[in-house]
Amino acid sequence: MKKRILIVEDDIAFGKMIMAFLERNNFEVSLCTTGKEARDHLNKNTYELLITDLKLPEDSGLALLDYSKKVTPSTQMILMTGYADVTTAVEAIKKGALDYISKPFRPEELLMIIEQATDLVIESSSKVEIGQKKPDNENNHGLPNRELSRDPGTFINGISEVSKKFNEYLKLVGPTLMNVLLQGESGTGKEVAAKAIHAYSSRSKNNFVAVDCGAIPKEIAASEFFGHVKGSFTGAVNDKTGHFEAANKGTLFLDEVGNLSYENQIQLLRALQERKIKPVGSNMEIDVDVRIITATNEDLVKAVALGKFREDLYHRLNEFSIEIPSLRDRKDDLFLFTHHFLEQANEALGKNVIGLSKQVEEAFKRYAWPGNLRELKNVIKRSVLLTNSDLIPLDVIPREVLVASNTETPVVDFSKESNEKQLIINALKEAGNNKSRAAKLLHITRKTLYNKIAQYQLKS
Ligand SMILES: Nc1ncnc2c1ncn2[C@@H]1O[C@H](COP(=O)(O)OP(=O)(O)OP(=O)(O)O)[C@@H](O)[C@H]1O
Repeated sequence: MKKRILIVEDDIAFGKMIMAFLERNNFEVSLCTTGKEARDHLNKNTYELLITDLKLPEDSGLALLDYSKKVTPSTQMILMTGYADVTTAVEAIKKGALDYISKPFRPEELLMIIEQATDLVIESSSKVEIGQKKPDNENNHGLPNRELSRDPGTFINGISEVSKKFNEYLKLVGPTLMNVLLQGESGTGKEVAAKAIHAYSSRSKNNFVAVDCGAIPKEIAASEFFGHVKGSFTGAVNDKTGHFEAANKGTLFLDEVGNLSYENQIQLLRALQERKIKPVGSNMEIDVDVRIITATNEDLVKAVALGKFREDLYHRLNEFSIEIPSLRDRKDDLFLFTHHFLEQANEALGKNVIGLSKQVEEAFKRYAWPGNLRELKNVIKRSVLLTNSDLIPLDVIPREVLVASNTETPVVDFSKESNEKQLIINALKEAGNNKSRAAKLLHITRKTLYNKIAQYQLKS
């Protein structure tokens, strides 16, 4: 049965956007705009999860959390807040919220929190150790390390040949004004690549605005892109700045651009051609100077051929295209990313897991990682949470990783030593034998690198 979620959000457009996204991710979602309406819903229905904004008209999200806890204690709660102050968040956690999320956020971030929260719910009923993390939480004001669990934005270059080429493209195209189309499977790092391009450009001091086109219902897309004036349609209770204006002089990243309706494609094309936008309900045109980076995991050429995607828009967006390698195609980077995500997970969860057990390493090497870096990151985070020893054991690894690993035979010999040795050789080569740079590339200290050089008897 689908899990039921109640969203309480007075910004209707935003609420609908999250609603549409969560529905596409197989949840049954109800949306309320006031605390009163939400209380009625909580009285009459059963929800697995309540997601409420902190600021509600003549009401507060915290009061609603209190109410929900009383009338429906089994409903989990997440607070959305534009005011990411620790006090409010602590207050929310004290009231029993699983977590909080600071606005603005992308629907995927919310989904990740929901998935993590759901994991916690399942695990805490069957495994006691998860509840024993209190001392670490205390250091963080009782918060489940939300700020740390946010992606700190570290970009791992990778040392495989495909990664080198990919990174070279990012650096080359970054400083130009070209619109870039990023193509790659889900979870390969398209958004991270878009951010890197922005960082390499002269626009880096201005905004990078990311928009998930797949999450925007077509009726409100114009208002999302170009903004609206108060009263221009039911629910437009305030003036709203659109993404184009927010990204002025910066970069606008349009994820899943292939999902835009034909009508929205026309509106987008017009804005790109004229470099002007008109908020919904306004007569005033606003000049905008925006660099567009788009991403898709579908074949846009095919979509053009099928008449689903406008050819003129495709050419405008695709002044330069970059294919992001799948994790399968950059297996030399697997343990570099593993190490990076392990450190992130340790930090976010207040743990100190050192690495993978030998069996897990083998399983990781054999698995095809269809969900790419996102899947790797999630698997590691979940495993770190469940690990109570130095090394991640096989029994905390999700079944699908193990099942698939058992059926496939390894193509390359990636025994730990030979793999590690090769990684070090590659990194030293990449760094022109500069040990500090190589250590940085490998995410290890210089001392560890010197030890490894001695261990593998490499020429220093
Ligand atoms: N080069 C990198 N260095 C560090 N982390 C990375 C890198 N590339 C991707 N990641 C991490 O992998 C995860 C997936 O990346 P991202 O969200 O950019 O993928 P995506 O291709 O945009 O996904 P989707 O297709 O689902 O939109 C993120 O958590 C991101 O932080």
